Amino acid sequence: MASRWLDFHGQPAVGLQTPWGDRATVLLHGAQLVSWQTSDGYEHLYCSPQARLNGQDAVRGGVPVCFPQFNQRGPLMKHGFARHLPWQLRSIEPERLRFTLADGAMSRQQWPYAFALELDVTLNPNALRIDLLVRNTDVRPWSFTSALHTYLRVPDVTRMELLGLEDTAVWDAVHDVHGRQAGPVRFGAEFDSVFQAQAQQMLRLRQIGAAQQAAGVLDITQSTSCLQTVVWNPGQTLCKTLRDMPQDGWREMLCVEAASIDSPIELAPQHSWQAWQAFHWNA
Ligand SMILES: O=P(O)(O)OC[C@H]1O[C@@H](O)[C@H](O)[C@@H](O)[C@@H]1O
Repeated sequence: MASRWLDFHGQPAVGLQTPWGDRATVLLHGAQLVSWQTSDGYEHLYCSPQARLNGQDAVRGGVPVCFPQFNQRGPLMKHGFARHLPWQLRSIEPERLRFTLADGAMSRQQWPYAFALELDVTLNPNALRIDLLVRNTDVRPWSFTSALHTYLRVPDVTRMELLGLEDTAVWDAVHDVHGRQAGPVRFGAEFDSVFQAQAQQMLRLRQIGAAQQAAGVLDITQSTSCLQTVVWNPGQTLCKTLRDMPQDGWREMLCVEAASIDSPIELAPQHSWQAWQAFHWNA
């Protein structure tokens, strides 16, 4: 396994590569994983060609870390500040990069608590895992919501389906309707839904009509600490309003997010919370 410093469109990043040729690239900004390529050369993460890579703004693509607030569910900036801040590279292990973020002047302006985050990116042949550890280093309890907001790259989202969420309770945020998912999830118009995750649930992203065990299928799992899975695609109309995405960028991406957002997680001093999302590519 090799690692090295990289320049990712002007931003400092670290690259990891397995002896088999799988590669991952993580920006220091937000500890944001922006690229995961398997040894077949396939790039699995969508990163917008118009992403604002300036070391300050949120980067449209890869795996933003939403903390300490998901979306606009609270008084803080959308999806929290962790994706706006520079993290530190803490260690390089044979298959893993570890990044950390602690409270500082910028976070305290918005949220007056002490915290420590760790993000691990682990690369194996045809497999990737992202681990997030949230620790309360304050003397007071606090609460948060969080998500690993993964942007997957797809050849054409209208030809993809997401399996494994059948009969799961879901809130369709676009139409504000609660219900249960009937059949595989398919895409076309704006899609923004929060699914209640079930233990041992494995999601499978594949082309419509592909055989269940066919090559080119991505399996997605998440820790049971993530009680929800958010699935988002802006669709054509909303995408046109996103200045950091090309007009037709919505076709090439699908966000499948390991989240814990419906009720804030309460953390007592010195307590921690762990979450992960993992991917396996059936090459
Ligand atoms: O544009 P942002 O801030 O990165 O957010 C993108 C989307 O993130 C998703 O997680 C939300 O469900 C959407 O409602 C939101 O629009």
